[in-house]
Amino acid sequence: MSDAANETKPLGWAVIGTGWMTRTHMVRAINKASGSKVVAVLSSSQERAEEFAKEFDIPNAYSSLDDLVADPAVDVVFVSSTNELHKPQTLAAASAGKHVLCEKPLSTNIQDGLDIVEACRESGVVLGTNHYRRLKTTIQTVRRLIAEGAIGRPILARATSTGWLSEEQQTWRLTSVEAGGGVVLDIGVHDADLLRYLLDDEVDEVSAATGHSGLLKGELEDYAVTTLRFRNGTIATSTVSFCTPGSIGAIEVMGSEGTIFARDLLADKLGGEIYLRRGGLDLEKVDIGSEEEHYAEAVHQFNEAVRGNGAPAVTGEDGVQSLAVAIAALRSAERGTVVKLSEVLTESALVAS
Ligand SMILES: NC(=O)C1=CN([C@@H]2O[C@H](COP(=O)(O)OP(=O)(O)OC[C@H]3O[C@@H](n4cnc5c(N)ncnc54)[C@H](OP(=O)(O)O)[C@@H]3O)[C@@H](O)[C@H]2O)C=CC1
Ligand SMILES: O=C1CO[C@H](CO)[C@@H](O)[C@@H]1O
Repeated sequence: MSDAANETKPLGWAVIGTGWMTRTHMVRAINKASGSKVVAVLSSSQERAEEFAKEFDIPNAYSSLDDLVADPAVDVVFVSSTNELHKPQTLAAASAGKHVLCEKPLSTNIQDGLDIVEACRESGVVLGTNHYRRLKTTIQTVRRLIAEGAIGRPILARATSTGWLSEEQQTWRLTSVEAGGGVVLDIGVHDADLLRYLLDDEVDEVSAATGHSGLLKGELEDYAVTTLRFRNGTIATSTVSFCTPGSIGAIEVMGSEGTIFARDLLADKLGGEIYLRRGGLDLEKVDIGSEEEHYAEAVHQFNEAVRGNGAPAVTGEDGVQSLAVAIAALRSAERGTVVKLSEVLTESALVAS
């Protein structure tokens, strides 16, 4: 493990990828969070790495993964490449003793996800998955209300994560199975993680239907509905799309004593509204208070975990579990049957043994 874990100097972070996520959110979040600074960037092109480094004032620019992970200034690697690269890049970082915050989906299949978790455990480095929604103040408010019993026992839940994929993002997400494209692995995996977090429960079985609208530039599924049966009996749905502009992202959890409805809080920006209705009472608007910036908060909690204080907000194991739900959904849609999560997880364990 890098020495910086026990020191008070800022942790040096490297970012892998010069695309939308690093550019729009994460370089700023890493520099904003207490105790960290971006010190290196990796691109598949040295020229692009250098341009990015210049634009964001990053000291070291690389196009060789080996050189990046050998850089002594790097304590943590943020893996934000296309999804099929998450595993080789995480394994290289872990074997060099660097901690890893990896983008979602953790990988494109369960075995790779399990290999990532195992490699980080063996190397003694911290691993996190960047499912940012858990860090949103609004989502934490909904979870707290459920945990406090505001709606009694959750019976039904729904997450609606729909919208229009921007022109610049209409690339591998719509065309590449190898890169983990398709709306289920891209967005359905966020809903899986969100519902697991809100309900504090694990998924038992999944059924799903997927569709291809023909409205966007690609062949992969761009809308889907998944039904998730949780172990304690709650039945939830996840409705996702890339192809429905103007959609209203929402969460609804209906319990034995009331309902929580929340809207416009699932996007990567701040904001949203939460309502609560108990029994026959009026709809009550819940005060959210001041919101934390979720990406910086994810980095802050990861820094704390590296320094030995707690675990990252979303662990590697969470990444595998949420990925398993998305993979079960794709399998269900393909076969037209209900898929048990244990089937998806056990097959991988059998392959590994
Ligand atoms: N948690 C969240 O809120 C979000 C998560 N994501 C996730 O982030 C990841 C990246 O998505 P996004 O930024 O939108 O995608 P982009 O298509 O914008 O970027 C993909 C990146 O992969 C990089 N890349 C490809 N090959 C290599 C390589 N050999 N070595 C290093 N980098 C490489 C590219 O960098 P270059 O061309 O410079 O090599 C490019 O920057 C995905 O896993 C996605 O699911 C995305 C958006 C939001
Ligand atoms: O949360 C997110 C915002 O949208 C992106 C494009 O669909 C996703 O990849 C990402 O995970």
